[in-house]
Amino acid sequence: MKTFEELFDELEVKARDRPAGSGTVAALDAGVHAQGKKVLEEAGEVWIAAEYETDEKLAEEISQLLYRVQVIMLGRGLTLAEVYKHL
Ligand SMILES: N=c1c2ncn([C@@H]3O[C@H](COP(=O)(O)OP(=O)(O)OP(=O)(O)O)[C@@H](O)[C@H]3O)c2ncn1[C@@H]1O[C@H](COP(=O)(O)O)[C@@H](O)[C@H]1O
Repeated sequence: MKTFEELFDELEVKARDRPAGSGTVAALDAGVHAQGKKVLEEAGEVWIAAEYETDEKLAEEISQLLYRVQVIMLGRGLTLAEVYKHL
């Protein structure tokens, strides 16, 4: 298990070091349009899971949405602090 902050730290390292086979590197290289589509796709899956699926499935979909939001942040170079100041 990892926290939101731990995942972000891990993805920052992936973005910097660009290891072969990283889905995150591929997602970053795909650009903001593709990244945005993934956010919308996962948000829709969260909505459907909340209406019709189990708590476990909903939690899984939310984790994927959090990941996709982090990819958008990394692509723009946003830090967690820049987001947290709005919370
Ligand atoms: N948390 C995630 C995570 N959540 C979702 N995903 C990606 O999103 C996919 C699921 O989304 P979809 O439902 O769109 O599935 P899909 O359409 O079949 O997948 P794709 O064709 O888009 O890859 C997964 O197969 C992963 O590719 C994630 N990929 C990576 N992580 C974490 O990110 C870290 C770095 O991963 P890599 O960059 O791949 O090393 C690791 O710790 C992973 O746990």
